[in-house]
Amino acid sequence: MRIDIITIFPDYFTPLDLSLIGKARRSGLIDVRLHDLRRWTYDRHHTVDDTPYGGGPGMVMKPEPWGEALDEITADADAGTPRLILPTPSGLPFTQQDAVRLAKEPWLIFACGRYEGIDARVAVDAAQRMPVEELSIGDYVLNGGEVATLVIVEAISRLLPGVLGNVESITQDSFAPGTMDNLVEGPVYTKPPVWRGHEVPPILLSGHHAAIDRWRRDEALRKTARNRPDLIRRLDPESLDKRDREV
Ligand SMILES: COc1cccc(COC(=O)c2cn[nH]c2)c1
Repeated sequence: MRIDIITIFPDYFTPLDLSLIGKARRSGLIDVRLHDLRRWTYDRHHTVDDTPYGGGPGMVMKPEPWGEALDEITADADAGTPRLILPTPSGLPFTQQDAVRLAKEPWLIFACGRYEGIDARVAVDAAQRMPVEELSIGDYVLNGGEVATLVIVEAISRLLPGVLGNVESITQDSFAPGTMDNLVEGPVYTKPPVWRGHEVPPILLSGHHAAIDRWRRDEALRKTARNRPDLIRRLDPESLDKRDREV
């Protein structure tokens, strides 16, 4: 997968050189390219923002640099058609299902907005040449799209074959399509069996794998009901067996 990131703060993305994603980049699994938006400005101050039409506080990112940046980056026609992702508080909620969907894409471009946002015409103009998605990672406001892009890139990259050593852990993730649809994971434990007087639930040391799977599902249902009643309502009753309903 190719990932292009356009930002006025390229240094925000040094974390992508670390750990599993850094390893995936070095092994060629992911091709991440960083672009400083100011490369497409020509005035002395490399201006990327201006006052909002209609008045109001703050500044808006000018369309011209974005247009030229996207033209140049997408001119690389042999890489197929990219999908433009715009992290923004006003976007569609980004979910694990989106991470699974986007992990199948050959080429993603992330536009990191700052200030009050990017001139709306940038997304309209880009949509004439490629799919454009505005995505929100949560109902709060950051100073820019860089942190949200790191979140989305990590959620996607860890699903790519070969990035995570243990593929099995993906299927047991919270929200993982299939068994964990609309469920969050229950508690996890490791050695020692007793720690500061706290025992690991004995079932987990029993070796009865069917009973252990049942216990884990019960705990996932309990934790989801406690922390995410909104998800419980979304659970497809068909996906709940008789035992589930007793939890
Ligand atoms: C593109 O326009 C803007 C405007 C303001 C802030 C941002 C940065 O994104 C977020 O704050 C965010 C993303 N998901 N949840 C919060 C982008």
